[in-house]
Amino acid sequence: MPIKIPDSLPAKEVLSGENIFVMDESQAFHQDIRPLRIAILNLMPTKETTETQLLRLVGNSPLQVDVVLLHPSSHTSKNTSAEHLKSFYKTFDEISDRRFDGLIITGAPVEQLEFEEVNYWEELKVIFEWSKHNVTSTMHICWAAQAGLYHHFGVRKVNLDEKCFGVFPHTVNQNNVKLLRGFDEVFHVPHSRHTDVSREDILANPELQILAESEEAGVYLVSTLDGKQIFVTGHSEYDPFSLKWEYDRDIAKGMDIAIPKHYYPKDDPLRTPPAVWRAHANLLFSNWLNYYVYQETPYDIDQADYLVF
Ligand SMILES: CC(=O)SCCNC(=O)CCNC(=O)[C@H](O)C(C)(C)COP(=O)(O)OP(=O)(O)OC[C@H]1O[C@@H](n2cnc3c(N)ncnc32)[C@H](O)[C@@H]1OP(=O)(O)O
Ligand SMILES: N[C@@H](CCO)C(=O)O
Repeated sequence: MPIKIPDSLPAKEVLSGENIFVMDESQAFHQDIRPLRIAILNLMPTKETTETQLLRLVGNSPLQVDVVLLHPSSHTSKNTSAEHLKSFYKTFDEISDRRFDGLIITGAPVEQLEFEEVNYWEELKVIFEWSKHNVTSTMHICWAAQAGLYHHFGVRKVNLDEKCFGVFPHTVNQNNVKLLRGFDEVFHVPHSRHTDVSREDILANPELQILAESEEAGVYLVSTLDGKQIFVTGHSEYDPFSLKWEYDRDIAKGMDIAIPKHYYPKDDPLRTPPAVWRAHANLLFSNWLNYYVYQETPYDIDQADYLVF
């Protein structure tokens, strides 16, 4: 949340220069508060785990958040019960006439398929287009980041020779970006994917900026210049043991899979991996909710006509 200080206090200039959010009295006077409306389009097979992970982060905010969970109607879920979906989820058709302050689109284990082979691709394209006019800011995670960058900007998905699997150090590329406020100069994020986004295609697009990346894991955070679309290639929301669970699963299947990098102490899968990305995950989500959603969204979102690009 911003600090409110007198318009002429000298600290205002210093803190603004340090990327601390300072709101002057005149702006604060006009600020209204209401609960935020956030939709989560959950594409993961393990929906209950992902719900919990994302809600933990979205809930770490002084703002009230009304959450609507969505699943694609064009896909029949094998790993989540129909009863769970019926009880807690809606489909896009049921909410398409509403507006949202924020939308989160999760990852999905489909990155080795062509986008067009994903059975909910046509539905997702409609949701991507709808989000441009009905959502203040959309956060795309992992495969959704690859899919969103491809759909909106033609950025290519690239096959990796070896799965990008582990917890990698990242650095920030730019100062004075609201999404990065309070970030350490080096922070850690889990990645678990067989494909990457083309850095070259992102750099060639003047509408996109790379905010953070990793020498080993590549591009991590990308945003449009106006912050309406955020693309996150890693899994900051993962639990401490998510990578262990995926590794053990693949070993049990007899797959040729390398130990997740920089995860287990001394690379020993029998030792307990420490979670070193929680602080980053909480900051990423609270910065997004505060600066890209709450501070930007119109108070009367249903009447506003300026969500349109
Ligand atoms: C790149 C990223 O975004 S990483 C995020 C993805 N990470 C994860 O999903 C981690 C957890 N998932 C898993 O461990 C595994 O997917 C499991 C254990 C749940 C299931 O694995 P398997 O039995 O090998 O595969 P299964 O045949 O059940 O299909 C797995 C999922 O792939 C997806 N999928 C596969 N083919 C398609 C397709 N053509 N179109 C759309 N989705 C597909 C579905 O989501 C499916 O699960 P769902 O029907 O419950 O939604
Ligand atoms: N995170 C995924 C990558 C494959 O989509 C997994 O290992 O299940």
